[in-house]
Amino acid sequence: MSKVYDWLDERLEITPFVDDATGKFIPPHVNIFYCLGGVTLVCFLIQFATGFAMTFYYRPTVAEAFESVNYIMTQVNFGWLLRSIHRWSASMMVLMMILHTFRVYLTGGFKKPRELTWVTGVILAVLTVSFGVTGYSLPWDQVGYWAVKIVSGVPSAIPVVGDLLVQLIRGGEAVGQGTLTRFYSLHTFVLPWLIAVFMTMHFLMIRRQGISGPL
Ligand code: HEM
Ligand code: HEM
Repeated sequence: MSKVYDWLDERLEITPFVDDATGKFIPPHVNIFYCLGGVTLVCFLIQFATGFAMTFYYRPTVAEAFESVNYIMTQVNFGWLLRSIHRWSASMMVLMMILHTFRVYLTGGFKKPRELTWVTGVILAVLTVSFGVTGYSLPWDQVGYWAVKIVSGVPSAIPVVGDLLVQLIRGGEAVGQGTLTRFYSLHTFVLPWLIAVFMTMHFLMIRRQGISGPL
């Protein structure tokens, strides 16, 4: 092994971790469809990087949001590329996640003892869609504005607490600055933390149990 490796191993005993990471046996029934979960993760990482880059220029106010997105598209170096990748990869993440769910379902990957992996998966699906819904409204353009108006009104159909829920989501009676602030905070702070927690749980369980067997 290289000198750097030996140097680190003497001090931090990294060999057990390296063996665990590199010595995993991949059974023959694992085919390309078993990559779809990983591809979903890659899409998320792309979202994380491009989204973070855009936070430098995007302004979450009803007066400036649209203009700031316009600025990203026309003035910022490669801003058009960042935003376009963010949009494409958002759709890809949802698509890959759906295909991943099909793979898991069709190969019976959800059966005992993997029920909890499936449950964390369902939570990941809800979080991913929430990313999409909150992100869609951020440019505060016509489609974004009307989308948030419709989506945030849906819980009013719930008896008793419906109207309260709508107010909570909108940050007031009507859709306005309060709503945009909430959606921005959800999109760039709350949801990234939540998804990181549930992805970690998803991956730790998969690592512990190994991939499900052949059909
Ligand atoms: C952000 C979304 C998600 C990510 C990043 C993700 C990631 C992964 C990865 C990397 C694996 C390893 C095997 C593979 O790639 O096929 C996996 C397995 C698994 N996922 Fe997901 N997943 C996500 C969403 C979901 C959803 C929506 C479900 C189901 C509702 C789900 C249920 C499972 C189950 C049960 C396994 C274990 C399958 C087996 O051992 O065969 N995941 N996931
Ligand atoms: C995790 C870190 C993320 C950060 C920091 C972030 C940040 C941002 C920012 C600043 C915007 C406004 C700029 C714009 O409208 O183009 C935006 C828009 C958007 N985001 Fe994200 N984002 C993240 C993750 C995601 C994920 C995981 C998804 C989808 C699954 C997503 C979907 C969207 C969508 C659909 C838009 C609207 C794109 C548009 O039409 O302009 N984002 N995001």
